[in-house]
Amino acid sequence: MPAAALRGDALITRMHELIRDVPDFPSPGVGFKDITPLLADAKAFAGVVEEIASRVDGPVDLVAGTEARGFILAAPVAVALGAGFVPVRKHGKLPGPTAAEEYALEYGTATVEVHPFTVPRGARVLIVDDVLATGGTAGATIRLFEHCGAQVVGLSFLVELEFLHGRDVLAGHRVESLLAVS
Ligand SMILES: O=P(O)(O)OC[C@H]1O[C@H](OP(=O)(O)OP(=O)(O)O)[C@H](O)[C@@H]1O
Ligand SMILES: Nc1ncnc2[nH]cnc12
Repeated sequence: MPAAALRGDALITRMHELIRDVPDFPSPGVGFKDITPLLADAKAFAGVVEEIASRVDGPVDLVAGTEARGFILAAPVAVALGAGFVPVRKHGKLPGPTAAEEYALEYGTATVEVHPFTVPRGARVLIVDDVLATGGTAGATIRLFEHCGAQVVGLSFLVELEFLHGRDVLAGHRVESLLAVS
């Protein structure tokens, strides 16, 4: 029997309680948002999946989750929406052929990859991840799907770190975040 999902203010209050702030992880000066306690709470986990799915505007064919934490949220959202799931993986994890997109990190670059044969031209794609920080990962994920001929119809995050202005990188796209941290 599934747990009753938390909704509305009760969900947001519980998210504040359950998302852990970890100072100086993984490097000095970073305030890391740890969602593992939220995932372990059946009612809160069900609530965030339901809330992300409820904010979608129009039909979605595929929900994309970015390795690794994006997988955890995107897969149940895909099931809730009756859509397929596409894993967006870091370089070298998917057997070819792959489509790839590079993005900037604080130092150096990283690459995200997808199996293009799982993304039909014109597919309507929702991108889901736990945290929107600089927007580098999400921006590269948008480009990846656009190069496959798909249409990114929205992006949803649990937490948006507003002070890093990631939303600016995603200008022109519909961006939803359940919690904003300023
Ligand atoms: O907006 P950005 O500055 O790009 O940061 C956000 C990304 O960083 C985290 O993933 P990370 O690369 O740490 O990988 P993980 O999920 O495997 O921990 C997070 O899950 C997002 O994907
Ligand atoms: N502060 C942060 N907490 C969790 N994940 C992140 N990804 C990028 N910045 C992050």
